[in-house]
Amino acid sequence: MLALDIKKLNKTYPHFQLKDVSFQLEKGYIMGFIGSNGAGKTTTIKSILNLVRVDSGEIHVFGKELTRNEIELKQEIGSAFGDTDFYTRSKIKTLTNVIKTFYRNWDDNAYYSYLKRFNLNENKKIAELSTGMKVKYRLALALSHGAKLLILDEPTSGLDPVARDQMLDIFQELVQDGEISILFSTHITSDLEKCADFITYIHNGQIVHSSEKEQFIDHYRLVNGRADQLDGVKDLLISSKSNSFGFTGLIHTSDLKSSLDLKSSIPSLEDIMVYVSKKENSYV
Ligand SMILES: Nc1ncnc2c1ncn2[C@@H]1O[C@H](COP(=O)(O)OP(=O)(O)OP(=O)(O)O)[C@@H](O)[C@H]1O
Repeated sequence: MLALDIKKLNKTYPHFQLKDVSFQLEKGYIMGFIGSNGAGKTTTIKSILNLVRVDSGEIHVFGKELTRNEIELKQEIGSAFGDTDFYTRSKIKTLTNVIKTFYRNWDDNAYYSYLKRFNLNENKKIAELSTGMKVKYRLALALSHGAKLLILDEPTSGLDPVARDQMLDIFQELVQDGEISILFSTHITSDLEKCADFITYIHNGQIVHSSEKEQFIDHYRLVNGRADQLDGVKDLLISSKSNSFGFTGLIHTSDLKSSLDLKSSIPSLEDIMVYVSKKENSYV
């Protein structure tokens, strides 16, 4: 079953366009949503939460169209934005007492067990929480209202490596029984190497590629060649960089032929992002 099915989302801002954004997240998996600054991650995520009104396109959550079933589906969706703050002078306790009234499946037992597990003291004020604690509080809220789809915008940005690692462990634990699905955006490719099952890569408002992680990486090869070989292969490369040994470039695996006589290797996610970002009009 699909937790999330996004079809041909379009949104135009004065200097930016989301173009035919489509991807799917299967229930019970973690999808990393990557792209450089300004690529359109937050706009896509806000569209999924209906916080941005799209010009066209369709979003289905657990098989139901979002705008027609928004009230019902919002019970099943938990979200967290890395940079948004709640009413910072309120205590966790006070805020939770307001928030829980919006959710018919609110589970106090679950809530207190998550507070305990995340080491959150409900008498602390929001202003007193660290970045990581705020993300954990958001997660505790989402999980206590029975959210089955977590949509998290850069939940690990601003966390130190230890807190980040802990957060990624939590994500993996949450999806273990196959009921919860997570879409999270990040620029930190090592987060994805650690815990994403699927990767969706957006660049300039367009999806470059979306697939299972190993397949995603296997779609590309990093190649090295001599400077005099570059002209002959340039058209096949997504982009390249020259260096003192010749050049290094990224190529679609399907374009790599032995006749090209280039050394090839498996790229890292970071290599893929760097070389695809160098090309202006990237294609799937
Ligand atoms: N309300 C808005 N009005 C006009 N332009 C907007 C609006 N919101 C976002 N944009 C533009 O849309 C583009 C994509 O922004 P978005 O926040 O989706 O990118 P992002 O991939 O999340 O970037 P980052 O990694 O820096 O957070 C940017 O050029 C941004 O300036």
